[in-house]
Amino acid sequence: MDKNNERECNEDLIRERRKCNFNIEELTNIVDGGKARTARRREIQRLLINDPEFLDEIPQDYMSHEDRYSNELRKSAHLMQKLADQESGHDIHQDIGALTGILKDGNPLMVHLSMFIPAILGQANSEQQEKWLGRSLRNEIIGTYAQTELGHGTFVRGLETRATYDPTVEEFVLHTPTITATKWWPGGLGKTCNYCVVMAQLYTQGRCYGPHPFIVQLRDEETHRSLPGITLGEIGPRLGLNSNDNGFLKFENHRIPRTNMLMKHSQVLKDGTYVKPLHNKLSYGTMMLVRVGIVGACSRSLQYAVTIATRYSAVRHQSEIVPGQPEPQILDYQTQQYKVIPQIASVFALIFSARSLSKIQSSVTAKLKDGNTDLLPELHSLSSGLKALSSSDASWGVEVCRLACGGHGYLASSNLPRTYTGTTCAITYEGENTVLLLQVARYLIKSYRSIGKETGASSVSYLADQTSLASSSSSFSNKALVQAFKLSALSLVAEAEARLQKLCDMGQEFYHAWNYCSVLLLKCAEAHTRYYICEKYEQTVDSLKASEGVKNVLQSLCRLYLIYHITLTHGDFLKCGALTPRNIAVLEGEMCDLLAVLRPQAVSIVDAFDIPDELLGSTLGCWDGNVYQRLYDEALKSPLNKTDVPDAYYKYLLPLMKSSL
Ligand SMILES: CC(C)(COP(=O)(O)OP(=O)(O)OC[C@H]1O[C@@H](n2cnc3c(N)ncnc32)[C@H](O)[C@@H]1OP(=O)(O)O)[C@@H](O)C(=O)NCCC(=O)NCCSC(=O)/C=C/CCCCCCCCCCCCC(=O)O
Ligand SMILES: Cc1cc2nc3c(=O)[nH]c(=O)nc-3n(C[C@H](O)[C@H](O)[C@H](O)COP(=O)(O)OP(=O)(O)OC[C@H]3O[C@@H](n4cnc5c(N)ncnc54)[C@H](O)[C@@H]3O)c2cc1C
Repeated sequence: MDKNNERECNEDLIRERRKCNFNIEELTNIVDGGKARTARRREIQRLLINDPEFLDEIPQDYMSHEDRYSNELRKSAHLMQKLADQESGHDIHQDIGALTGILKDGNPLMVHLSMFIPAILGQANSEQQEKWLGRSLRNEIIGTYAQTELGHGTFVRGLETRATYDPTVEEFVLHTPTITATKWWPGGLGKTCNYCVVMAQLYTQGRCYGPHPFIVQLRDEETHRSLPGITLGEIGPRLGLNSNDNGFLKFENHRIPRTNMLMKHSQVLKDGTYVKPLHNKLSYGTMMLVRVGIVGACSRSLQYAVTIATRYSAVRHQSEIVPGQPEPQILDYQTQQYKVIPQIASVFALIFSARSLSKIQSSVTAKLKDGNTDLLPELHSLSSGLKALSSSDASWGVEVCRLACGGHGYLASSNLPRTYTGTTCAITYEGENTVLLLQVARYLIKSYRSIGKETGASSVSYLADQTSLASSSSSFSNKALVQAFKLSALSLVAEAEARLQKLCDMGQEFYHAWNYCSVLLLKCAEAHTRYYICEKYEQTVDSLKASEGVKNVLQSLCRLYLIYHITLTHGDFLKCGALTPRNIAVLEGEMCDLLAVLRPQAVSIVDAFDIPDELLGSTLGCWDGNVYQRLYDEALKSPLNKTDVPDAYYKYLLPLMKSSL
């Protein structure tokens, strides 16, 4: 699509784009993280969208379960080959976001890239990396991360798969003792992978040392047949991600060499002696790493959904605002703006938080190399909180965008249903959100109780700021609003801690008191993480060196985000005295003003996300706004339209209709 050729474009969209009062390319660079990154992303995307190998013969929704898997595997393999062949040598792990949309409904190599390789990098020692890293990067072996079992996903300590060390032959014996110990869910495990990292309970010298990672060959490298002692299969259709061949795995006393235990952090020596790690949760590192990645991935899903909903809202006309006048664009309804524009604001909130989190991750990783684990709990808490809020915000945001498109949003060809199912799974995988938020709460209560002790953890340093409990600001700058979030979080933590203490003082065991307060604790964790997101948003926009136009747009989006979230949880702000009922009413009014200010820029802002039509894959969201023709053309692809009268008519309907004769 030639974006300079207005003649092919829907007139509403042309008018919307003419209202733009900022430099779109500059905003695109901010979204990508710099000019160079924009150029790189575009280069990769150009490479992909011009390649006919990525086209589907028929829309995926008409394919069988098997064909869908096979089609996405074909494209995934081609993608890997293509990226490997490029002379510029793209680092797929750096540029994974650029690939969003090229593969549909998941891809069978996703966990190989996002967990198996990272597990080798983070958990294997240098000899082990020598043996497996190069081979996995070159895709000579394909792996997955097999942790979850039928009986346990959340509670990692409860895993039942055993790895028992036999010093006589220097081997581990992997065994699945019960049905509930069957590995269940790992992506690509069903039919694609020939290796995996298995999390199993380590037994040596008669003691259990908890879950540890082991690398295990599952299938013969020549025939791809599963090895003796190993039972493998696929778990069947799911809500979404149906191309991932999520699988099951059972071991029957399957032996692997001692050196297949990933030994970067803890070791089992030849005689069976266990050498413990610097920190006992280092074996959970792969999950933490992926949680960081999920925040960026969620911002991307939301970009896709909100691009579709915003463009469609500009093209779609319905009903009337002024009686007797032409039907307005649905984007002119304030209620429609309230659905769509806060989701645009949310995209930037997630992008800036993801960047801040990934910086913290890099510094923690650097410290870990020097044996310093001090900031691991801080990273665990932040990555858990941000993974939880980004996945729930993005899932809700995508769903709101779908609802904003009325009936057409329900059609597969809008690409909103698949965007939703591909996003909502992140609420569950890589740590179910409630459980992760309770981990954040645990960290908050612990930090609150150790006020005065220097921990170096900056995300919770505000808990010591008792003065702010008394002094609510009366000004309404963005900074002041962020202070209100801080006050609300601090006050919830103080309330939860006091409630816990009271129950304990009344004689309850701490763990019962914890469970009894867990709804409030969840709120603490959400409020704390929301405060973190708001603070990063405000700081990033405030310190941004950008043109006036771009800065104004981002300031308004940031302010909208802050006010929107205050209004959603206003009870917490009132309860702690951070804001008065009058303040809330004024802010609600201002939110409507902001919607009106941002309304004329909405299409241009989503244009700045710069998602090519080929990747957006939506009849409703295409650049030219030619929505109705596309909807009609897509409908014609339904196999039911191959004939005027379907066979099923003769088989079932005709006999029914004639039965009463
Ligand atoms: C943490 C648990 C819930 C509990 O663990 P447990 O061992 O029982 O803990 P406790 O004994 O209770 O102790 C708690 C203490 O331990 C500390 N702790 C816990 N975890 C850590 C950690 N990781 N680091 C440091 N410290 C930790 C905690 O703070 C407590 O400390 P203290 O005692 O208070 O001092 C645990 O059971 C758990 O983690 N459960 C969740 C299980 C889970 O997450 N499973 C995941 C399985 S794998 C999976 O789901 C895979 C899915 C497919 C993913 C595909 C990903 C695709 C997206 C990729 C993104 C790509 C990037 C694109 C980027 C772009 O687009 O831009
Ligand atoms: C699409 C998809 C892909 C996946 N890919 C992989 C993969 O590649 N590899 C892999 O190993 N796994 C994978 N998983 C599994 C995933 O990690 C687990 O499903 C997830 O960790 C949740 O665990 P669970 O299923 O045991 O849920 P459960 O823990 O049984 O959750 C059920 C309910 O119990 C609640 N609950 C549980 N514990 C607590 C608690 N302590 N406090 C309060 N509430 C609690 C939860 O909040 C939830 O409401 C995948 C899952 C999905 C959906």
